[in-house]
Amino acid sequence: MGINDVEWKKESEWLDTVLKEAHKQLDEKRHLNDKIKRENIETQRELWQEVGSVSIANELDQLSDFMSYIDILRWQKRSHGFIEKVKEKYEKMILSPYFGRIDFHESGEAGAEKFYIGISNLVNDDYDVLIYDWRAPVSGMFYDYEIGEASYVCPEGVIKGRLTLKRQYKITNGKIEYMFDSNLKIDDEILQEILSKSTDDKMKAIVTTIQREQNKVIRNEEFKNLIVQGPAGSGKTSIALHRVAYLLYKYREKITSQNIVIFSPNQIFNDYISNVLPQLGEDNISQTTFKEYMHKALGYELNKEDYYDMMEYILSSQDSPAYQRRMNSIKYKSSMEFIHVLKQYVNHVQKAGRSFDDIIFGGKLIISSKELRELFHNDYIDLPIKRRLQKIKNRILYLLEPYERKSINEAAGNKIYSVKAELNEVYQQVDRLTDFNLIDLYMKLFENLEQFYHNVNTEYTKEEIVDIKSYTLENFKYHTLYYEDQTPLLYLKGAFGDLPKTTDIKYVIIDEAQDYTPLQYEVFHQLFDHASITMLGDLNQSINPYMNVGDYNNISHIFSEDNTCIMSLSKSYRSTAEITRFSRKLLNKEVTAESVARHGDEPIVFGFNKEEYIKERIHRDIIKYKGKGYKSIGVITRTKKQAKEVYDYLKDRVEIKVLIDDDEEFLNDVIVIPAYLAKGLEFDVVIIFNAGEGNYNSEEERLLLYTALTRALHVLCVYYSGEPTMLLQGS
Ligand SMILES: Nc1ncnc2c1ncn2[C@@H]1O[C@H](COP(=O)(O)OP(=O)(O)OP(=O)(O)O)[C@@H](O)[C@H]1O
Repeated sequence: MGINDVEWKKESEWLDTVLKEAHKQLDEKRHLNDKIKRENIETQRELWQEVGSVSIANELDQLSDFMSYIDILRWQKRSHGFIEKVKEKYEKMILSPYFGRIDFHESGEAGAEKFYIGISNLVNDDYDVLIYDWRAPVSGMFYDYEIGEASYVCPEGVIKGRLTLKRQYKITNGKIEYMFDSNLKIDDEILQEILSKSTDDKMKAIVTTIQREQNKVIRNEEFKNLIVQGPAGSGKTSIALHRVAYLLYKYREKITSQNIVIFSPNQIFNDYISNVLPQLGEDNISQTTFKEYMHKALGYELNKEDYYDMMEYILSSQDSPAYQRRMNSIKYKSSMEFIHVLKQYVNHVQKAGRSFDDIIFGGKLIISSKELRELFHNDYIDLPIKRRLQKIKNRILYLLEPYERKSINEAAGNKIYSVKAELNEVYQQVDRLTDFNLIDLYMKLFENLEQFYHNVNTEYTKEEIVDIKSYTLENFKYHTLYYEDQTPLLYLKGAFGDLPKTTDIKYVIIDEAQDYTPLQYEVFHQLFDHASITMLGDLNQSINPYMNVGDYNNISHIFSEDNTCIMSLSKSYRSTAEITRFSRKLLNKEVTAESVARHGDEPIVFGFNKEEYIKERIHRDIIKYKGKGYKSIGVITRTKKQAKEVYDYLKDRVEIKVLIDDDEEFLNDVIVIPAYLAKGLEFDVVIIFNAGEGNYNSEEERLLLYTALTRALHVLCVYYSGEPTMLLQGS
């Protein structure tokens, strides 16, 4: 709807008012910071004068003076940092103070009130709110309603009324570029304009165009846990980050970025999303990967296989003689059945008897075996075994201490050596008695695997179980710790009470939730039982055929119905309608999701006689698409090995990088990357390297290929040599 001159004038005047206020507050902050800086220099000068005159005689007095200076300096540094951040907020505000406005006529009131919505609040000295933060309760209506009846929930209750106007602005460098009224949902025009651009950076904030279904997830707080299923490109990662920003705003008195953790697939992805929270004026939160967490928790001394090395093995070692045995072992260790077995085993170990000896030192009984048994089997029985043993150890050392002191004090000359030797023996005995060896415990489970099958329905034959058992035991002797054994070990460690507490974490976000096994969710539960967990994923994008959640029913015993809400998203934003349609066919099933009506060319599917010819074509394509102005081009291969090959061919011909390690920085450029590392990322142009039958030849890789195709925003080229993979037959 057009906006007349009178309205334009009013809007320009309002913008002036807002900018004046923002400038004024920015100046105040600048002055304040200058003042703190001056004070800081003064404090440092005084400090060095004091320190310069330190003398031995009055050292202690001066030390305390010195410490108080240090406290002041620390305080000044903190204030300076804090004000710097507020300053940045105003600097951004001056460029683009708001992006939306709603006029809301509250029931029972005389007229409508205007609410301008931006990245952060602006309040003047009279407490008039000139701009409302997008996360404020009233701002929710901007995303949730069209013109007409509307309501919002605030601490006072539900406020009802009517929206009489909804206006959107594009303000850059403090000037209104355009504005328009939208009677319907946040207008597709703006959305289309945003989506049709070439990606020029890492992931961006979407605060101006959050859609209603996305807003529901961002603000959902009815349930402790939230599971969000949404198709490729439906904004799950974006939502996850905006939800974090929302929680940080809503609970700003209670939580900080330190209380939230996000689990993401790898460091490349962490880097890719690292701009969003700062764009929203928030500190980045701690981002970790399951692998990283597990690595720390299991200890660096164990030689552990990397997740992506396992992926590479699964995809490229079909010809290895042990391949099938390993696949069976991976499947088994990721199964629900194995969780039941592990639980029975934990129960067994917790209850199992343990023998204790009398502890004697210097001929005195420190504690009897009977008392130790009593502590272990009765007094501490409710504690997990590791904690019980720790407590017993502490108890023995506590009882031993007075005798130890006395004997050392009384011993003279050579006798001291014999006392120390005896003490040493006692310490060793205590260590033996309270020993807890995780690897041994895991080995014992496999040695006696059949024993833990009471009431467990098995999908495996006796022979298969025997084989998995011997395979596992053999590998433990000769190899590094395979990835599939790491989560079970971590689970046991947690169940036996040997993982550190994480009670300061109040919110956990798990992105790409489809790629965690039910056992990994058991570990999340052990670790973050007290926290609120948001899981976002797409079951159609499981990159690993054997290690995934399978179905959210598999974790319903952990995240029960009464405290977990499952929400679905229906719309995709990333790809053009043509690319979305093409990639959905690969799924071989009905997907009801819509996509934003943004159009582009049909995907190109083209066959070559030889793989070499694909590489030549990719070379020409890179030049062509760069020439057309596309910034990011992702050549996606099936394996790391292929990524290296393609890179080796192209590296001297065009500007190109290869991403094959999961701890690299994200590059928004021309890159070659294996599909399993590309999940979660996006590129203007995606070129699939060899979707030939000889490459993608198993049904199990359908979802991996789907994940690769759905990374494309504007252009998708699928090249193959020989015959195309049967996976593409529907496309
Ligand atoms: N409401 C929105 N307004 C503008 N852009 C959006 C919106 N929602 C999503 N997008 C854009 O769509 C793209 C896909 O978003 P995102 O990566 O968050 O989706 P996803 O569901 O996590 O994808 P995938 O599961 O395929 O990895 C991004 O470029 C994002 O900026």
